[in-house]
Amino acid sequence: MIAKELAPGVHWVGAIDWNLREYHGYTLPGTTYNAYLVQGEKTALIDGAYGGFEEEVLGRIKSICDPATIDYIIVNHIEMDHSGTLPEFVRRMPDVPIYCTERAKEGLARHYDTTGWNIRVVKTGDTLDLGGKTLTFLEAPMLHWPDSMFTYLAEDAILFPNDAFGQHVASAARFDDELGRDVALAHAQKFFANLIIPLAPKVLKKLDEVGALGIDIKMIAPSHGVIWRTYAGDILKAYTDWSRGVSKDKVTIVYDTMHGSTGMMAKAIAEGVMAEGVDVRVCLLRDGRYEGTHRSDVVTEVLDSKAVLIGSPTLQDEVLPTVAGFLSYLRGLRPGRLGTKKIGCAFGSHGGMGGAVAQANELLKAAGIEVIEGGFQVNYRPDADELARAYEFGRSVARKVRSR
Ligand SMILES: Cc1cc2nc3c(=O)[nH]c(=O)nc-3n(C[C@H](O)[C@H](O)[C@H](O)COP(=O)(O)O)c2cc1C
Repeated sequence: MIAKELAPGVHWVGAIDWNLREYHGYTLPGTTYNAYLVQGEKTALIDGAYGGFEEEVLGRIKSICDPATIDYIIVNHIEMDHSGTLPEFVRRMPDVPIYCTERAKEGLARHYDTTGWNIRVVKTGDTLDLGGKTLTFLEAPMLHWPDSMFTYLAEDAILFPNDAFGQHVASAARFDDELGRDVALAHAQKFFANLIIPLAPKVLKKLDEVGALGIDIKMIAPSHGVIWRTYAGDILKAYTDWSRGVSKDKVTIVYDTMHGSTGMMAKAIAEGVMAEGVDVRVCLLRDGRYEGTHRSDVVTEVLDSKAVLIGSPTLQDEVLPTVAGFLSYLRGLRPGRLGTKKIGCAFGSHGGMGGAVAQANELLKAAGIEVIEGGFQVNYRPDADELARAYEFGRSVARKVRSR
């Protein structure tokens, strides 16, 4: 087990979960649980890993120092993928002071038997002097849980923001430049789309707050994925842009179909969008096992797009369950909170009274999408005229996208 140096006296001592493919409904190519060891005259361990990874984290620590010599543990966030190792660490380092927010203290007690744990509550601005290394705490409630906080190491200008700026990716790369800028940003974008969208206004406020502190940030060391050392400025800008709703001239078409008619419409609409020189992504919602069909990938495309079109045939007076499930997920993410509203509209085929298109439009509105039309629907299979109308519909959406 090896640790990885970020700066003299600062090491990554986390765990790599190569096999994780699904986490709270998010598909991923594995992930890392990043823990960091900061050594001044005293030693602090920042965060931990999921339960089961104790030996891996301790093994990496042992490559630097005896874990028994750790003087402090910092808990930036209590979620079990970071705190799961804590009970074992406390067992091995009894009485070690644990620094966290008040809400974290309460939350830890709801997860573990914290009787006898030496928990010290900190607030924004509190510092911990390690002797040559100074940690400053910054509460970050709801980024992304009530207990969350950031820790800043002044001497090396490293921010440890826990989940913020993280990415779910398992690799040998520990740093952004090793993984590659664009790959790292793409993983961060999926993480943002699936976890951070509803927090966008808070992200902007927190970024302003951090900016107002006038602190230098050379490195951002999140709790998942690679450490931003070369592209720290890029991920800060990306978070600002994504929160503001800055997106591409792009339309994401999300649909499912029983007999192919709604699929024919999706294809014709996509052709219309492309004819206007606007980018388009067509996502067939299925069981999510195939690349690009899982809702966690599809919402990433939505984040990246100015418009989202939802296609569903009517099934028993309702939107298809796959599409309804997607729209429920999208509503929870509240894209309406992004600084710029996305536009959208539903389309689909039906055999009788229909209903799915009107329902999908309502669900889009509930998700905070600005619905631009009453919807586009056909009876059974679209004929040549209807496909031509679908094409024109695509062109009109693309023109709206270009004008925004
Ligand atoms: C089990 C089943 C239930 C259906 N229920 C409705 C319905 O309630 N209302 C309606 O207008 N059409 C209903 N339809 C008809 C479909 O919406 C129609 O066949 C449509 O063209 C299918 O589009 P698709 O090819 O995109 O799947 C139903 C079809 C099936 C197979």
